[in-house]
Amino acid sequence: MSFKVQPQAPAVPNRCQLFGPGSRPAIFEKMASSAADVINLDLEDSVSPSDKDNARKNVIEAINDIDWGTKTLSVRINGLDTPYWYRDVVDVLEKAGDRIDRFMIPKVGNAGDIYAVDALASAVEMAKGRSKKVGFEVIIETAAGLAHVEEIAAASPRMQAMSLGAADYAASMGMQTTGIGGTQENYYMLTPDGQKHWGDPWVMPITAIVAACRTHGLLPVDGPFGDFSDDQGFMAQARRSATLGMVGKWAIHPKQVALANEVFTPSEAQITEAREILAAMEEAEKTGQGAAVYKGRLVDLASIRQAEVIVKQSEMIAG
Ligand SMILES: C[C@@H](C(=O)SCCNC(=O)CCNC(=O)[C@H](O)C(C)(C)COP(=O)(O)OP(=O)(O)OC[C@H]1O[C@@H](n2cnc3c(N)ncnc32)[C@H](O)[C@@H]1OP(=O)(O)O)[C@H](O)C(=O)O
Ligand SMILES: [Mg+2]
Repeated sequence: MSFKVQPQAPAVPNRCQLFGPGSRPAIFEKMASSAADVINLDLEDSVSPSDKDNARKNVIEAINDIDWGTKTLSVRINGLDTPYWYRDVVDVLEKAGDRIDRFMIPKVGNAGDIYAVDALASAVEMAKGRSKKVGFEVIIETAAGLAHVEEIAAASPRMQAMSLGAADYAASMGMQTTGIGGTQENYYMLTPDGQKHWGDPWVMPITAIVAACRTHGLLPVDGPFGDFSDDQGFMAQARRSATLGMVGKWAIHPKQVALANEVFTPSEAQITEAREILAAMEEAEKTGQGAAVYKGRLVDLASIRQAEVIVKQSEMIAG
């Protein structure tokens, strides 16, 4: 174990991030009354180039006028390879009130990208006398983003969360698919008796994101699952992400919110088991033992840390 203590991620619920295009203000109130922990008002890829200015105005109005309750409110700005992003940062920070919590920066490739947005945001905040500094969340969705994932996670104290963007990631990596996340029909091995055994092509970027986030105290989040008529597919993808350490998942349609909340909220059974393990270990420690048997299996000091993850998650979600 390194002597450097692993930092804690921000203690805010982040089980589901609900997206909506900035060009579709009719759904903003519905987003605000949803059960999502995080709202992402989008200025990027769900908004056509001819609608960018209008969408920006809608989003600023929505930040100022809508009651977002206790939700984390985030605006996805345009990528740094476009002519739109600086105007997104400047206009939102000049014209929107303090209710905004985060900018989501898409297609980040290296720490320099974060530095650029940080410098611009800092200048506008200073000029406008804004005391609340906007946080950053980023999307890892390019080959460069994955290659530099750790320096990106460490790039600024504003950094709070990091998501996998499966569609742009697949495009950037040259993957042979048009699906957004989930099972890919050509990614399989054959079992000895000739049956198809599907693998998970997302496990590597998810694990890299989780490791970078856990090292630097950020929230790792799974991105979109495009086929919103496939609840089982969404749940399977979300469960794999949760098992690998992610804390939440995007919803690109309101029906996905409840599914994400279900997967990323520890169940009563999981919480009970975690508390029982902690109790078993407390008893073992009283007799000077570092290991014990719980339901016929080994539990030891590492089991305490595993159980604490579940208990802390449930306590944080319960508020
Ligand atoms: C892939 C990359 C990404 O960028 S993903 C993120 C960007 N995409 C989006 O933001 C899309 C968000 N979703 C939508 O725009 C819509 O949900 C839709 C187009 C997918 C479907 O909309 P539609 O109205 O046709 O859907 P209905 O089933 O009819 O709606 C039912 C009901 O819900 C309301 N509604 C719809 N969408 C939302 C929403 N996002 N939030 C809240 N409410 C919503 C709708 O108005 C209907 O309401 P009702 O009429 O019943 O009152 C990524 O970067 C990568 O690279 O991977
Ligand atoms: Mg994308």
